[in-house]
Amino acid sequence: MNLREKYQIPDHALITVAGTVGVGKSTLTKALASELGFRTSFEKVDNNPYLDKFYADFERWSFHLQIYFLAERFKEQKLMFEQGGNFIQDRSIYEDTGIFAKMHADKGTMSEVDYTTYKSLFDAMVMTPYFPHPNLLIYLDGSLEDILNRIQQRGREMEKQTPLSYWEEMYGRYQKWIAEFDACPVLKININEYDLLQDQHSLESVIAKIGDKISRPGALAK
Ligand SMILES: Nc1ncnc2c1ncn2[C@@H]1O[C@H](COP(=O)(O)OP(=O)(O)O)[C@@H](O)[C@H]1O
Ligand SMILES: Nc1ncnc2c1ncn2[C@H]1C[C@H](O)[C@@H](COP(=O)(O)O)O1
Repeated sequence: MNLREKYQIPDHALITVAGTVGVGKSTLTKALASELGFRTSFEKVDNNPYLDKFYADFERWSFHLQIYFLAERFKEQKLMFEQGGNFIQDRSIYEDTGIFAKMHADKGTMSEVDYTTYKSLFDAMVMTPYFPHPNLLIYLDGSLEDILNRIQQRGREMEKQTPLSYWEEMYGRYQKWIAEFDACPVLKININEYDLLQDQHSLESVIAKIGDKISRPGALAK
């Protein structure tokens, strides 16, 4: 019996992995998809036409980048549902507005009018009764120190050169955001609870928790 069957994870489920930059979303997404036989949906980082420019000049490019991410994530969301689920998604669409756009608007690196335009587009597309929410959002948490080390270790130049205050601000916002998030069921996992590099078996404990959460009444009804 494979782990998907053992922990009764429905093959039509849509699971999204959320958490701050560098916490380990992509790594967990790949590992879970491979173990469960799910497909993956990754965010566009390598061929993103705005990301480098954005890190070099937030004020100039934040609106462009948000519109780009919104369009890409919405297309992915549509595809995942058209294909009947069976996906693990690297980062939820909710973080775009709940964390990134809001943070840049509050900090003045996105103008008020741009934020209002972006938010009304987001709400019209996403916050409607017709938009299907994921069956589960896995929230990855860890200490800021561990996460900063991971950002350094991964080595994306644009992120390495970004001031510490940016990551501190984002980290604090994530804590508040997840405490209030209620669009779909949430499973919180601390990155110290598993170790994909040294101990492949530790993934089973994560899958057991997913099974427990997703098989609760109501979890698949959204
Ligand atoms: N479970 C883990 N144990 C140790 N290092 C990890 C783990 N998960 C991710 N990493 C490392 O942390 C860095 C960031 O991981 P990544 O999955 O790219 O994060 P995210 O997608 O959240 O930005 C990478 O260098 C990755 O190899
Ligand atoms: N909506 C976003 N606004 C600004 N920056 C974003 C947004 N979504 C992702 N990003 C950035 C953050 C990272 O530099 C890369 C990839 O994110 P990661 O958490 O490493 O998967 O894109």
